[in-house]
Amino acid sequence: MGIEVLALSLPSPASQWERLSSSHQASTRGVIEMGNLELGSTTLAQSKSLPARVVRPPTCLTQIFNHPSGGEMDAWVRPCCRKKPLISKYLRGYLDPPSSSCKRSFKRYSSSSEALMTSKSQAASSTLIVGNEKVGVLLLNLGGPETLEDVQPFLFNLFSDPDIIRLPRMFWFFQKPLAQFISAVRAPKSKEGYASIGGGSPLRQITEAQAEALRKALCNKNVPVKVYVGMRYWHPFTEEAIQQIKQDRITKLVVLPLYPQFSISTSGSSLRLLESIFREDEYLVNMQHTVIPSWYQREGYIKAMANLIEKELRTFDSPEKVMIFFSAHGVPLAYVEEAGDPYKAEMEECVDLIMEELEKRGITNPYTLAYQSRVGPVEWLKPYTDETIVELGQKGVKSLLAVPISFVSEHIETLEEIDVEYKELALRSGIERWGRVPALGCEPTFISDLADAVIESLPYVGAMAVSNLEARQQSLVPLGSVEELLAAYDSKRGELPPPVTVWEWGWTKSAETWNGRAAMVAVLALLVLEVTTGEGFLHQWGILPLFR
Ligand SMILES: C=CC1=C(C)c2cc3[nH]c(cc4nc(cc5[nH]c(cc1n2)c(C)c5CCC(=O)O)C(CCC(=O)O)=C4C)c(C)c3C=C
Ligand SMILES: [Fe+2]
Repeated sequence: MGIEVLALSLPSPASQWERLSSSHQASTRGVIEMGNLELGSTTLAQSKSLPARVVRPPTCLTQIFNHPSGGEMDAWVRPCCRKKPLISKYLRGYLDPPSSSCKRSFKRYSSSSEALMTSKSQAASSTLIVGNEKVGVLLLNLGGPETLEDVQPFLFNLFSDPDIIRLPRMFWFFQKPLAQFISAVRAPKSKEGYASIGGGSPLRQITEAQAEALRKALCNKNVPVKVYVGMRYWHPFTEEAIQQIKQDRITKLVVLPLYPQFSISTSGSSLRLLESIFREDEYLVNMQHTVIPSWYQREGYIKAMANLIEKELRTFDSPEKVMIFFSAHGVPLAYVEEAGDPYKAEMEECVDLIMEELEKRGITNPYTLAYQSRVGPVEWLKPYTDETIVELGQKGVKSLLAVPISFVSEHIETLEEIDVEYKELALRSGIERWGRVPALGCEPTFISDLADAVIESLPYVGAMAVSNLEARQQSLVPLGSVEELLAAYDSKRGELPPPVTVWEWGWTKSAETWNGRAAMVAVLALLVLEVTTGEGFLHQWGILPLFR
């Protein structure tokens, strides 16, 4: 019942999320910057000369770092680089070539007062970033409860997020009590799920392994960085990662949400949090950074997904007859229709790109995309995974290969929902052969591609000062700060039409919305009554003490 509040008002900001999503230049092929805007005319010129759809990687990126305190260096960069670092000819005469390991290259120049970063493409446009730089990569992810005791507080954090439950302004004060209520009601069911996958989420372990693999891949590409993990709803929290970033005196940061497709509810929420942390901290305000908002269209990622699908198809007796079933995490429909969330468009394009890649390999199986994991009674993106599985069974599909598409790590929604619930449903619905593609995890092609994405974004770090809005829109990358984007997002909220403008009788969307609102008011009233009188269902069920 508590979850009905999800039916309440959702964000209605279109413009900046549309700007992030509607064109390829926006969210998918570029980077955005948060916080300070500075410098940048050279970068703009450079980006304008590039094709509209692809961020061309710097072909030869050389970094020579100076670490202010030599002692920290060992913890910072472990010796992993196999290849000899490439040194740009433009730097010869200024510095000696670095040594063959990341570690040694740091040490060698630790006496120098400057660090240099350049690339052929930058050099071609006479861009040379000079400074005493320490580069960090911040991986953002959702986080998950590590034990069953963590489940309810994890859910509380999740439902406290205004990008997950958007309350009307007048009810903002109620966000946390409501989150407490919903998390308490949902916790038993969630705990069952986590218990069935070993008593907790593997998300932290996998994300940390991905971070280490990425660090190594970057090191092998002669880009020594430190990689941090910042989770939105559980440890290691984004705030903890930021603390570490400050302690390490990182000067340039690449922010990489581990969601291939952008959604307000995932990457958007994490960026909003990051923006608020940045805004309040003098060190962070001055730290140059870049965000890679989504990367579902990257060749390496698409190829890695196609590899996994191709491999799994081969396990079927008649691979060509298998229905490829892409299952993405859903979001409430209103996110897309009213708030301008690019998630659905990016998801559809991503599926098309993977199928195109498979087609190139002679694989032309039938395929479909559906959305899973809906929460609460509001309408989510359709078609729903469960309903689609039943329909496919009814239509006579006998072999089905499930492909989790919005996740890059195994977690409760792949291990429990897909592997157990949907598999059972499929078998009950007449599907005889079931297969599932694993999540990418630390798959080398994928990690290498993420490393390339980071390298490609480096020339944009702190070098995107373009105040002219028109110039920004024409640019290859969605230039601008998240601060600005979020401000636009909030300012638009009041102007957009409310979700329901006309009262309609009958079992309509309008009625559902108003029912949801009425239920919310009723829940509010009951809660206020319970809190003030100390009597009621929640006390009887032992839920209310959790509020304190
Ligand atoms: C692209 C990925 C995700 C989107 C979009 C997303 C939106 C979204 N999620 C909820 C509610 C819940 N999500 C939960 C777990 C969860 N969600 C994602 C990813 C996306 N969520 C992941 C990776 C996980 C699993 C983390 C783990 O522990 O392994 C949960 C908790 C689990 C459960 O109780 O089912 C909830 C609740 C909403 C409401 C939403 C969009 C508004
Ligand atoms: Fe979720």
